Amino acid sequence: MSLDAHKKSSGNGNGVVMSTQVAHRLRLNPITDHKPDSYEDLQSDFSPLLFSSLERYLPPSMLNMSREAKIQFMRDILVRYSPEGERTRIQKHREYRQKIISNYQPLHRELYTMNAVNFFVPSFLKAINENTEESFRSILVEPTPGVYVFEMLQPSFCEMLMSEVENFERWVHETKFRIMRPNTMNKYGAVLDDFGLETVLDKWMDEYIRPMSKGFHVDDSEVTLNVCLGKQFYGGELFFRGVRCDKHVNSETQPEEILDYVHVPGRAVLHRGRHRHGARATTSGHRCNLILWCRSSVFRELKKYQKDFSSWCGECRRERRERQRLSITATKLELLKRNGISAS
Ligand SMILES: O=C(O)CCC(=O)C(=O)O
Ligand SMILES: [Fe+2]
Repeated sequence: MSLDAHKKSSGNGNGVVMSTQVAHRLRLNPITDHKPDSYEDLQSDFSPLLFSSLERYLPPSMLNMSREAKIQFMRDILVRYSPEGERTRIQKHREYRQKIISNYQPLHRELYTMNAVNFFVPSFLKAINENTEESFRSILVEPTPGVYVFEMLQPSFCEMLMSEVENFERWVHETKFRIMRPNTMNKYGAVLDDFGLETVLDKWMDEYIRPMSKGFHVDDSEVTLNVCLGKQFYGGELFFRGVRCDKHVNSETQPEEILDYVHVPGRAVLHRGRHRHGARATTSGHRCNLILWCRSSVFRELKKYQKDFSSWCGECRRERRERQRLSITATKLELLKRNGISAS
């Protein structure tokens, strides 16, 4: 795909519209060894990272222009391609977070910066430091293909995080602040990123979850980490029913795809977003889980161009095997028939 940018001059006094089209085309492929300018200090409705990524696609004639000229050019493109509604939403969300962060007093400041030794259990840290598939295998179980369960959090960390969340909820209630819940089905969840934990949770993702996902080749999809924090409860099991692509999302479950997982505080479950799953009702007590969605925009983009999902969709794989079985049977029959004919 290529993006075009056109600059048009505005109409002149005679009512004649002069159109000077500067049709600079972006490159199809980025110049990977080009070192883009830093846009960190840029006050804009687009992320500075977006500018530095886009710079690699600029036409060669533009690369040596001033930073200001490049910003102007890239902003024109971004404005053209990102819908107004989306930009307003992003701006509103930024203001919402700012309002929380400048008014909410954290209870445990130590949660807001990474302190791996206090957060994670030693076995998990050891596996992360070794960073091999073997070291990850040694700390986890895979109760059904693609679902990984391992001990992750220190009990003291779980306690601290739960009391911080209770503190948010108290603040929300006292100040009558209207907060956004994680999704429309979730009345009791709090979005930790909105309360200032984004930086530390991004670290969790980059330094702890991604290496594991890579080890098990689930990094090309959307991965969920679900860790139970406590407290005491019955019910609330996490159930799994096989990985599916969009087309097969309602197809039958095979017996080996059924898993009902019972949460244990401190223990983590890592699974693909495409793994059909759900949570049963908590029948008594109080259950608190930390859920981290690691989304991959590359995976989402690639999915648009793929037709065959048999590398990960259980039903596509079953259909492919069935086709192979039928074709082998047909070939055998054909051979038998030929032999029969020549023998007669
Ligand atoms: O624990 C829950 O309530 C939701 C779990 C879930 O949807 C997940 O792990 O992806
Ligand atoms: Fe989920």
